[in-house]
Formats: sequence, C-alpha cells, structure tokens
Amino acid sequence: MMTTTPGDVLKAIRAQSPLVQCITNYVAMNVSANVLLATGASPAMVHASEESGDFTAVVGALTINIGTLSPSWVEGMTTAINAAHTHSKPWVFDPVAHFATPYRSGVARDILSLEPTVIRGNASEILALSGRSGSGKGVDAGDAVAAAKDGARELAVRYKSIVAVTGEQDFVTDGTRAAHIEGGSPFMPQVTALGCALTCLTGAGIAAVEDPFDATVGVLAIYGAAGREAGKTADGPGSFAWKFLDALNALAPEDVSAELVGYR
Ligand SMILES: Nc1ncnc2c1ncn2[C@@H]1O[C@H](COP(=O)(O)OP(=O)(O)O)[C@@H](O)[C@H]1O
Ligand SMILES: Cc1ncsc1CCOP(=O)(O)O
Ligand SMILES: [Mg+2]
Repeated sequence: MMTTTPGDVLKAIRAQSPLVQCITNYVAMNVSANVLLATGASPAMVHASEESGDFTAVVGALTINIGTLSPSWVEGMTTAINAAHTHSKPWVFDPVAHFATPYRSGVARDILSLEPTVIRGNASEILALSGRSGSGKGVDAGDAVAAAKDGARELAVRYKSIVAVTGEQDFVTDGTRAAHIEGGSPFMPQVTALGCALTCLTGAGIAAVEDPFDATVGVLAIYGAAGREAGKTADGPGSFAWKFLDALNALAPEDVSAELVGYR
C-alpha cells in the first residue's frame, strides 16, 4: 500500500504551493506555468547560467527539459543541477527527443550521468535512453509504454532514479516498486507540451512530498484524472487545453486515486 496516496500528493501541493524552477523549452514555458498554477504550485522559468544556480538554492525542486537546446541553455542547466546537488534539492529530467541528433544525445547522456531524482519521458524516449531501438518521431512517441518497461527498470537501477514512462497508460518504477496509472485523454498528445508540463508538475510533487516514487505516481494520477475529466466534454484539442487547466484546478483529492490501477 502507498504511504502517500495521489490525493495526499494533491493536498500537499496545494497546501505548500512549492516554488518549482522549470528549465524547459520555448514551446512549453507558458503551458507549464499555467499547469503548475492551476494545480496549486508556483512556477518560475529561470535558465541563464548567471543566475540559475543561485535560484536553485531557494526552490523546492528543479526540472530540466532539453526540448529547444542551445549551448547557453546547457550551461544554465548544468549550473542549476550542480546547485541542486549542493543544496540537496530534488530534480526531474525530461529527455525530449534525445535520440534525434548527436548533439541532443550527448547532452542527454551528460545530464543522465548526474543521476536525476526522476526521469520522465514518453515511451520512445525511455526506450532509446535504455539503449533499445524505438520509433519515436521527434518529440512524439511511436512506441507503446509496455515496450519501454524493461528499459525503465534498468535505467532506474543504473541512475538510482525514479523512471516515469507516459502514454495511454503510464508506468512508474524505481527498479523494485512499480505502478500503472490510467486516465488521461487521446487529446493529450494533440496538445503541445503537455508532457513537458507534466515534468514540471512532477517537480511540484517531489518538492511537496518526501518519497519521490509516491510523489511521481501521485502527479501522474492527478494528470490522468484531470485529463479524463476534461476529455468528457472537450470537442477537440483546443477546448481540451483550457478544460484541462480548469479540471486540474477543480480536482478533488478524493477523486484522484481511481487512476492508480497497479502498485507493488
Ligand atoms: N492516448 C492517450 N490516452 C490517454 N492519455 C494519454 C495518451 N497519450 C498520452 N497521454 C497522457 O498525456 C500526458 C503526456 O504524456 P506523453 O504524451 O507520453 O508525453 P510527451 O508529450 O512528452 O510525449 C501523460 O499524462 C499521459 O498519460
Ligand atoms: C514541439 C516541440 N519542439 C521542441 S520541444 C516541443 C514540445 C514538446 O512537448 P511534449 O514533449 O510535451 O510533447
Ligand atoms: Mg515530451
């Protein structure tokens, strides 16, 4: 049984409103900030190396996303991750399309070697990160979550991380424990940067709750529940996007745990 339920994670985020430093990408900045605010957390997009490490010292958690990379951003990321280690702050890594170019792959490897608290990616990203071949198309997944489970377990052990693989049904593991999370909506992959925003929200979870495994499972369940709710009345990706923010905001803690279908 989980010591901290997904409903507890939602309550903790709302009660503490943790400050989350999101070093994300140009596409995801606005939607990620809105997702954090709607859920009850406090986002800040601070990425310049001149200040990123100083900022990490005062946040609840840091999130790193390589969606729109450049050398100056990588410097900002590295500075922030080093500060996270110095100040014992948990951090999340989102390896967006890391297999797409040699530059991206190299940066992802370097970041991974710093042992993120949580790695969150779609099935194609996690498959490729574990050294298996997949069929990702840029930032979009082309593989099923089930295909990435073995790789996720291996990555979790190798990097001492929690690994979250998302898709139609999500999978989370720390190498020993594992959970499956349902919910969401087929509109979710049709709205850009909802995965990136989930990575930022995972930062809020690990800032608010002690156990990063329970925190990650809880955040995925919150997302799944809000996605399911918004999908009930959405007419397409456009109305889904705003209904999803409203659903995150309106979510009741007692309605979150239904998304959690397997935990051991
Ligand atoms: N077909 C689907 N049905 C329901 N939920 C989905 C589906 N595809 C993705 N999701 C949800 O969308 C969110 C983002 O996941 P995903 O699309 O895998 O990330 P990314 O945008 O990084 O590729 C997750 O909460 C996931 O559960
Ligand atoms: C379209 C795009 N291009 C570079 S980053 C990005 C956003 C990807 O967002 P997500 O991984 O959440 O689909
Ligand atoms: Mg993504």
